[in-house]
Amino acid sequence: MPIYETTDSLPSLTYDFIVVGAGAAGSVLAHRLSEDANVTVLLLEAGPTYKEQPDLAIPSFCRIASPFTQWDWKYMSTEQKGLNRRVVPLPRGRVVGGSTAINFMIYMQGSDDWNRLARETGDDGWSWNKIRPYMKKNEKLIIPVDEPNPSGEIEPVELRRIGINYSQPCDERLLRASDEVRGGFAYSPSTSVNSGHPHGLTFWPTSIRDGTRSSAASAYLTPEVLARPNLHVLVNAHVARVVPDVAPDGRISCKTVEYFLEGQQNHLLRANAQKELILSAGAFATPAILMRSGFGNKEQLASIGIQHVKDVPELGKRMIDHPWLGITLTVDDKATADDGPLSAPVGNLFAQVRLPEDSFAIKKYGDTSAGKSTPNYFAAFCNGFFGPPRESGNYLTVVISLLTPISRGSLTITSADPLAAPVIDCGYLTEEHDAAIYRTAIRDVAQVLRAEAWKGYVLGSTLDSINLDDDAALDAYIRNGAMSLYHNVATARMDTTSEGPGVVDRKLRVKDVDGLRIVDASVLAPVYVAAERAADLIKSRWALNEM
Ligand SMILES: Cc1cc2nc3c(=O)[nH]c(=O)nc-3n(C[C@H](O)[C@H](O)[C@H](O)COP(=O)(O)OP(=O)(O)OC[C@H]3O[C@@H](n4cnc5c(N)ncnc54)[C@H](O)[C@@H]3O)c2cc1C
Repeated sequence: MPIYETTDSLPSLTYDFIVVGAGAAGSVLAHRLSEDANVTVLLLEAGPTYKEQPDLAIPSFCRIASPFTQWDWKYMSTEQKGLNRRVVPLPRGRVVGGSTAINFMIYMQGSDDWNRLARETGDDGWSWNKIRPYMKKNEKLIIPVDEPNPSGEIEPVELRRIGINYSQPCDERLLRASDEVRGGFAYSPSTSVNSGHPHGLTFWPTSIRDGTRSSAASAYLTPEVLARPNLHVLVNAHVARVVPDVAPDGRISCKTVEYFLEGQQNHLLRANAQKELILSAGAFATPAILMRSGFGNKEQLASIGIQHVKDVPELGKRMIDHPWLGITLTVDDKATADDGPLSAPVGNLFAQVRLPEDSFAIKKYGDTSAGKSTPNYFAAFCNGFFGPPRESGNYLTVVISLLTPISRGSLTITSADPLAAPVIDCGYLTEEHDAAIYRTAIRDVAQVLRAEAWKGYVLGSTLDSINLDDDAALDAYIRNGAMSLYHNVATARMDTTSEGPGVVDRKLRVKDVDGLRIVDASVLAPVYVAAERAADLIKSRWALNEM
């Protein structure tokens, strides 16, 4: 039986490894660790089995797969000071596959500024060159039917069919506009998003396979993998906490997990790991599970009746997210209504822009990015209305996302109840620096939209009534419109030194706790790649065999 739904049917409650959460990270770990037929792995997932439901499997339905659906944990932010006190939805996947089952399928691996992580941790294993093989392990590039030509010697008008399976009506116009405007929006056919230097206008690779979503579930937990006798997956199993074992000499070990099945909160069950317990419940649930287990601030935990085990000052602190902001354009093109090919992604072309050294934001705040290869923002041109489908109207949405925000958020719990949502303050735009980059980005996009290529096509824009020279007017637009792009990370950050206040060390082990590791977005992203490396770290620690 590949997937178990009741504990009674589960053959064992003791495993070599227990992984909590079957999302991007947990699926990779379950797959890789169970490659060694001599070790046993239990994967616990609070949500149900991933089936090829249309809402999840059909790529163009990704905009309605969340928020507030049966697949979503339905988290909300607190009132955001930097967003004029608005609260924003923070969807997370609650199903095998986790958030990869509901996400927008854009496949980006960052830049060669991974090297900064290697420098700061002193662990060359996190460098771009050492991480590349894990990227290759994770991806299988399927060249589109119209196959990209890397020579760059093609007339721009012919490019509409280059590198994508389905062109969108805005693609050709954007390519022509980019030719006129240049700068950060210049198109280079040979630029790959995952080349290490992701700058300029290029095509988005997407995790879509044979016209359907490729999720962590469909890619890593295939029927062949689920058939391995040493891998057991228990669904509808909500992990309440890990059970710390504190020795008389104060040493802490965590190898037992406490969970309950859906609807049976009063019937707590336990499973034990002989080697390691790995938390992969995501950037919101992992720190919440740790806090409910006694890790965190003593007074705060005592106030909600949780016995304190260990101070972890950075747990839930300094959370990062990429906000997004839409510029919605009404266009003279019926093809932009939400009736395109079902297997098309939300967009094809996007520009990743690094601000010039003499830009206002860089001059005033300095370079706050991870390094010279990191873009400060992206602008994606997506046909249709970006958000829930509208009844009528023809739209083009330019989605602008900040990639180097310096605003930080935090997460805590205010109840010991494992079903109570954590309190999540994303801290969007609490630093003026972020608003300054947004203002530049909006002005850049407005400049691109002035190109001849859009004449007669764009009929109106949400920017029409705004004086683009007026910082205050732009700020109001930004703060009234920005949302989460759902990339929350770093709620259990990695330490660069062994004495630092971080939660995990550079091998992702919870500091000063035996047997417990965190592998998910609470430490770092891109998650698939980090999890592939983590699997190797664990395999090497326990001398596991390759398949
Ligand atoms: C709507 C949306 C759109 C996105 N779009 C993109 C995109 O286009 N490109 C991109 O790169 N990234 C995107 N992301 C982000 C990306 O999907 C996440 O960064 C990634 O999935 C995080 O992986 P993870 O393993 O940390 O957590 P998840 O993938 O969220 O997995 C966590 C798993 O743990 C389970 N879990 C949680 N709590 C418990 C518990 N107590 N007990 C047992 N199980 C538990 C959850 O149900 C879930 O299955 C998007 C995210 C969302 C929500």
